[in-house]
Formats: sequence, structure tokens, C-alpha cells
Amino acid sequence: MSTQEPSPPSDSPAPRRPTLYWEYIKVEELLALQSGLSDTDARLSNDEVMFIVVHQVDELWFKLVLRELVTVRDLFSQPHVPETALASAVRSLRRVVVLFSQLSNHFELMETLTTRDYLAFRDKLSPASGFQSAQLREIEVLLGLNDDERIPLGHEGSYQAALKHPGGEPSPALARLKARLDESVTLHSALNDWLYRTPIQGSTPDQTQDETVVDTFLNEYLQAVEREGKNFTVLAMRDALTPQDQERLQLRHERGMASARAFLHAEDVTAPMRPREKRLRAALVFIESYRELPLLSWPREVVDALVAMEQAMLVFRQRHARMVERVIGRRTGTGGSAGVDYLDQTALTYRVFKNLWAVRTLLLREEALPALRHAERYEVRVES
Ligand code: HEM
Ligand SMILES: N[C@@H](CC(=O)c1ccccc1NC=O)C(=O)O
Repeated sequence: MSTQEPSPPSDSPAPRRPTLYWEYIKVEELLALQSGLSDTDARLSNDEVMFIVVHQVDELWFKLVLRELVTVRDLFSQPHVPETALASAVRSLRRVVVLFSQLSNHFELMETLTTRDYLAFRDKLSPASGFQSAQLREIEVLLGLNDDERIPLGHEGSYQAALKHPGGEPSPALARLKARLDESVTLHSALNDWLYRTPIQGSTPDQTQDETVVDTFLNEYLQAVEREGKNFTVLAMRDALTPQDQERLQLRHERGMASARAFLHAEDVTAPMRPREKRLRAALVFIESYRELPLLSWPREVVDALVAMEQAMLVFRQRHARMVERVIGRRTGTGGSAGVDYLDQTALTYRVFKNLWAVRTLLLREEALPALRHAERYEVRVES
């Protein structure tokens, strides 16, 4: 009698080979990547290997940020964005918030590098710089940062030129960035197209061209802002110490109202763009104000997650600038920039979702809001 195990039936699948951790994570390949300009990291100081590892980890976080933002951009670039998909968009944006928080936290590790120890290997880095981080550029382009909003940097004058080889040949990173620039839809433009279709005060999608819907809502809303502003000013003036203070408070209220009107009537954009911009801003005020309505609750979470994401990115820029100031002071960067001064300017001025931030100046307490019309049109409809 044969003691051999019966051979498996010929149509059964081959026995599965066990997955090996180091093969799946590619640990050996990964641990061989920290050599910098040397042939092995064994010749480098702990400081320089840490410097390289922090950059590599950060580029991997940028990779995850890009994946999540592409997913969200693609979702909002659909002609109809399913209500059931908004929760996943919020999850993706909240992951990006955590990723930028991790990126900011890594600068605490970088700050264990003393200035003198960094200067021990800094010279050989020039002209390399994080200014050549193509993935951060891709993230900025994908979000919707326009070229004319960028702060020029030193000698090469263009963030794209910084991605070329010394002889001027394009790099794979530049090719990826150009591909991103060639995409017609950014997250900002896709979000605006979605916002533009918001049913304000019960309007229907085919009424998006009807300016009376927006004008009526905005006029009612501005009257409510005026009432609230007046009440606040009366209380503040009652407590004012001098007539000059009272006059200052009254002037501040009048300026606030003028600014609110100018923003909601989109006086800052050219006349052809004004009706669209007014509807976008009215939609944001509407979503934020009537968020208890089932159809508006997830849209409000989307708006808030976008603001949280841009805040996390802004904090990353600021945190990088403070680390740079601690490590190299205010000297010129290896990339040719003014260093910290340049970085602080980017943190201060690079904003994509400007309207989402600006409307927060105008939001009102729930009791002061204009009456909602057609509440029944905001019930959740389960799409087949
Ligand atoms: C000792 C550590 C570091 C120093 C001294 C430093 C310094 C600088 C300076 C001076 C700039 C301005 C461009 C230039 O002239 O070079 C810059 C840009 C940049 N750095 Fe760093 N950096 C450090 C670490 C990092 C790390 C760990 C990251 C990882 C994410 C990073 C990412 C960037 C990026 C993305 C830019 C371009 C910023 C922009 O143009 O908006 N840097 N860095
Ligand atoms: N721009 C930095 C150099 C630097 O940080 C750097 C150099 C090479 C590769 C990545 C870098 N990180 C960020 O800029 C400096 O001025 O010291």
C-alpha cells in the first residue's frame, strides 16, 4: 500500500506560497536607499542619514496625499456627485489632514540636528533643495494653486526650471508635474462646479442660471448680517469707554457691512465671472447655515474637511520655516531663495480655497438666519 499522500486532483489550485514580510514590504531594497551621494550609508554620519530618511519618509507621505487628493478630485469632477459618495470624500480629506500633521511632526526630529552638524554636510547638497520636491508641486497644482500666485524663487525664476537636469534636460519628476499641469480639472475647480449646483433656497438644478434665486437669498442674508452687526455694535458701544471708541466701533461696523456686501456680490471679480462667483459664495453660506438639512449635512463636512486640509498644509509650511530658522537661521537657501523669508511668504500667501475661509467671517448664529424655504426639498433621497 502506497504511503504517499494522494496527489491533489489535477484541477485544484497549486498550493499557495506563503507571503514573506521582507518580500512584500521590500525591506532589503528600502534599507539600501539611504546612501545619499555616497555608495553606502555606512560612510555617512547619523545626522546625514537622519536628514535623508526624513526626506524619504516625507516624500512617501506626499505620495499618499497625492493619491487621496486625486480620488477626491475625480469624485467631484463627475457631472453628478452621488450624495452617498460624500462620506468617502471626507474620509480621504481627513486622512490628508493626518498626513500633513505627520509631515509637520517630522520637523521636530529634524530639529535634533544642530546647525554646526548640519553645516558639516550641507555644502555638498547645493543647489539641491526641497524646492525641487516635484510631489509637493504636484499637490499644489492638483489642489489648484495657479502659477501667477506663486512666489518666484531666486535664480531660476520658475518652479518647473528647478526640476530640469543641469544641462536643461527634463527630469521624470518634471514630466510628472507637466502631466499634472495638463489636467483640465483641479480639486478647486471640481469643487466649485459641484458647489455651483447647490439648490439654494429650494432652487432646482435647471435654475442655476436664474440669478434672482441667488440675489434674493443674498439680500435676505445681508439684511440678517446687518441686524446682527447692529445689535453687536450697540452692545459694544454701550461698554465703550470714550466717544472716540464709540465712533471707532460704529466705523468698524460700517466697514464690516461694506466688506460683506462686496464679498457676497463678488465685486472683486470681473463682471462676466460675477454671477458664477456670487452663486458659489451663496452656496457656501447656504450649506454652512442650513447644515441640519439632511441633504446639506455631508456637503458641510466636505467644506469643513477642505478647510482643515488647507490649514494642515499651511501649518506644514510654517513648521518647516520655523525648523529651517532654527537650523540655518536666515541665510540663503541652497536652492537660491531668501530662505526663511521666502518660506514664510509661501505660508502666508498660498491659499487655494479662499472662499471657504472667507465665508466664515459672515456666518450667523442659527436664530438670526433668514427663514428657509422648501425644506422638504432637502430630505435625503436614496438614489437607485
Ligand atoms: C535641515 C533641514 C532643512 C532645511 C535647512 C531646509 C531648508 C529649506 C529652504 C531654505 C528652502 C527654500 C528653498 C531653498 O532656497 O532651498 C526649502 C524649501 C523646501 N523644503 Fe526644506 N529644508 C529642510 C528640510 C526639509 C524637509 C525634511 C522637507 C520634507 C518635506 C523639506 C521640504 C521642502 C520643500 C517642499 C521646499 C519647497 C517649499 C516651497 O517652495 O514652497 N525641507 N527648504
Ligand atoms: N534648502 C536647504 C537644503 C535642504 O534642505 C535640502 C537639500 C537637499 C535635499 C533636500 C533638502 N531639503 C529641503 O529643502 C538648505 O538651504 O539648507
